[in-house]
Amino acid sequence: MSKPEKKKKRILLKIGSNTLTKESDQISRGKLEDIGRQIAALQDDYEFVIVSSGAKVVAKQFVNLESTYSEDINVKQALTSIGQPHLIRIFQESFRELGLLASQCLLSYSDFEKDVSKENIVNTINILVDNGYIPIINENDTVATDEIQFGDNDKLAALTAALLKVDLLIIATNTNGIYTKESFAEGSPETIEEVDNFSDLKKEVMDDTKSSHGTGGMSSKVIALEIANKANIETWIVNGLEDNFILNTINDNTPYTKIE
Ligand SMILES: Nc1ncnc2c1ncn2[C@@H]1O[C@H](COP(=O)(O)OP(=O)(O)O)[C@@H](O)[C@H]1O
Ligand SMILES: N[C@@H](CCC(=O)OP(=O)(O)O)C(=O)O
Repeated sequence: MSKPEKKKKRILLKIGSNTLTKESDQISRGKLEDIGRQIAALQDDYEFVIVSSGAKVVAKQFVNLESTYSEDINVKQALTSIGQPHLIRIFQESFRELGLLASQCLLSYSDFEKDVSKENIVNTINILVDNGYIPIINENDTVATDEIQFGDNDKLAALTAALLKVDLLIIATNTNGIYTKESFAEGSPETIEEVDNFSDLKKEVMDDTKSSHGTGGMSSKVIALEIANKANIETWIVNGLEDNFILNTINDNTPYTKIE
């Protein structure tokens, strides 16, 4: 009799533009390879769904639409339309080298309010994952402006994690998780490793501080944490700039913020 197949743990990994570019103006193929290598190394025990930003940053490698109207939301939408196919192409090229398959899913917040859409999202993603594809999700910026206007893909990642009932949500950013406000301000950041009270956590976030490509800052991550926590999903905020950040976090070799 053949052994029953072990059920894999499902991880939703959110990658922001800063992680993807390693804080430069160009998408980093090295970072995509780093992520792909880790997914390949973990694939016997874990399956992955990715929420990736970066469409706007990638577009800027190819065009300069925004010179006159850089703050215009419609220009940002046009840029993401130009960049998104390049983003997915670069994912597919980098992952293919490692024997991984990637597909694209574009979602918007309103999709999470309709039962039929929710069911379709879950069914499509399950079929993709069951057939060895890694769905790469981004916001459908042509129809929705929430993300590019107000924050980053953190909330989209949390809503998707809750809908898919994933085992773990990993938000990759450019810090070792959330730091205490005082230590961050003093330039000797100390990570808050375990969180049990969201009101206390909000007090640690510096609203006016964000990274070069970042839009939502740490506040949008705290909102995402709350959404995931209500859905009983464990969430980690980790430093995606580090090589091997997923493996290092799983093996507890690096500081990060964990909310169980
Ligand atoms: N308490 C805090 N701990 C860590 N980072 C913080 C904190 N408060 C504000 N930040 C800022 O939040 C940034 C991360 O958010 P963001 O720039 O939107 O990144 P991403 O593109 O990864 O979503 C950090 O680089 C930092 O400047
Ligand atoms: N969806 C858009 C914008 C999302 C965004 O700014 O997110 P992030 O890079 O996580 O701060 C994009 O892919 O460029």
